Amino acid sequence: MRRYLGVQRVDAIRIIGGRPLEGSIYIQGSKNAALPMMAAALLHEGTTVLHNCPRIADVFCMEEILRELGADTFWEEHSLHIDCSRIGKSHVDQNYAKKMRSSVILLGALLGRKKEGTIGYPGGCVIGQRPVDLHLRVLRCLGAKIWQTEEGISADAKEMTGGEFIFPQRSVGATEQGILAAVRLPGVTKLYNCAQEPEILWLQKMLNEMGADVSGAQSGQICIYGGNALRDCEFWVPPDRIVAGTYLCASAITRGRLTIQNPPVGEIQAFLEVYRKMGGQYEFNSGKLLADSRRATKAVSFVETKEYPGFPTDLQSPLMAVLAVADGVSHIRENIFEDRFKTAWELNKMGATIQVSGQEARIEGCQNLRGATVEARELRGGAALMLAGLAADGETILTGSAYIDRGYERICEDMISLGGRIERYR
Ligand SMILES: CC(=O)N[C@H]1[C@@H](OP(=O)(O)OP(=O)(O)OC[C@H]2O[C@@H](n3ccc(=O)[nH]c3=O)[C@H](O)[C@@H]2O)O[C@H](CO)[C@@H](O)[C@@H]1O
Ligand SMILES: C=C(OP(=O)(O)O)C(=O)O
Repeated sequence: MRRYLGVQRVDAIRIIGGRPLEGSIYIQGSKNAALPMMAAALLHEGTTVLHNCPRIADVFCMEEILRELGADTFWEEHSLHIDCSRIGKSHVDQNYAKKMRSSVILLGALLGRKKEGTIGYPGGCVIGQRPVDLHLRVLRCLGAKIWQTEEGISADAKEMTGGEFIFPQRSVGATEQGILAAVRLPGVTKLYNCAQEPEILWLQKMLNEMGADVSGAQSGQICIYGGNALRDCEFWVPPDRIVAGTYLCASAITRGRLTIQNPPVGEIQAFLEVYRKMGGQYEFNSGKLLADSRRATKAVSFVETKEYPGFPTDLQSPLMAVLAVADGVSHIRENIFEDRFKTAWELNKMGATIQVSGQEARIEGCQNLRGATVEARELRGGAALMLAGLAADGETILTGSAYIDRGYERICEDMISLGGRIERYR
């Protein structure tokens, strides 16, 4: 085993490529839906149960933070029980906060629950600058007093009453921040130009199940009548639309056939449009998605990432891997994050021809990728490299697999069940 690890790190994956992936698969619960739901649990002095919760590193990290704050948690299979009856602390240490981006939305929940909060600066995948200015602006607009230090952000909610805020730019996290902060305030809050990603709607649904009064998530204009009594609730985390897209890319890059048993219907339309342009064929039948990628060989002249319902930035790297073996030249424009093309350099080590210029990548499709030693430097880029390895001739050693574990619960096992040849080294 060690002989494959000429590279120093042990979180590596060995992939032998070249087989079409064929078969049927269930999609795990959504990371980006589960994390704000876990933050929402903090608002309630009681128990929240999240069924179908993904058992991934980011969820475990959020669970650990909640436990640090005083929550009791336990798992029954994929059901995560969170009892926030006894939240003692209102301080999230920098060492926890820096492990992931979503930690920052706990500030709004802490303000709702404890009327104060201190939190280290969030970390997570380095795909751009990712400032928190919009998070702080919406909280200030609702009346929070905020201080920033080198270690983090402190906020006081004593004068918070709710209010109106127009986001100058759409942000998923800052929209969640505003909602979470407003739910327990005595007044009415109106948020305009909100993100319209499905995860916002799922958060709204869950909060309303808990007794809150939140509306408008689908319109981008969200209204929260704050101060309702909250109650225990059980909620199902929806299937992960990004994992579904990643698995469809796996079938496309290997020209396989995939059935998704529980597709996030309606949430992957933008991806499916591009998939069809590549020559992929699909149909929905009895709630399942049947995708045939045997002819998904065409280049796509131009794809750009956009806020929902546009093409999601989180699928940009997996798509790039697929287009690296398409017939012809494709272009991708990344509009959401300034530094999300790192994977291109690693794909080029595998024989791809990708040129990056600013926010655009030009991808000249090649006949075959070849196995190589490559490094994942962030979550979706890591998944894209795994897909490239599954299509490549020969052996790929992918290091940095811990990034992939942030968001994919069983990607290796799933790929193996579809016929992929993958081994993990720990
Ligand atoms: C846990 C989670 O749900 N993560 C998702 C969330 O991240 P996240 O919530 O961090 O993404 P945002 O929607 O906030 O970011 C969009 C853009 O706004 C910028 N920005 C954001 C906040 C802020 O205060 N100031 C600011 O300038 C960001 O740098 C980025 O350029 O949405 C992204 C965009 O769909 C996805 O890629 C992430 O997977
Ligand atoms: C960028 C992502 O996540 P996060 O916002 O948690 O870093 C992602 O899921 O692709």
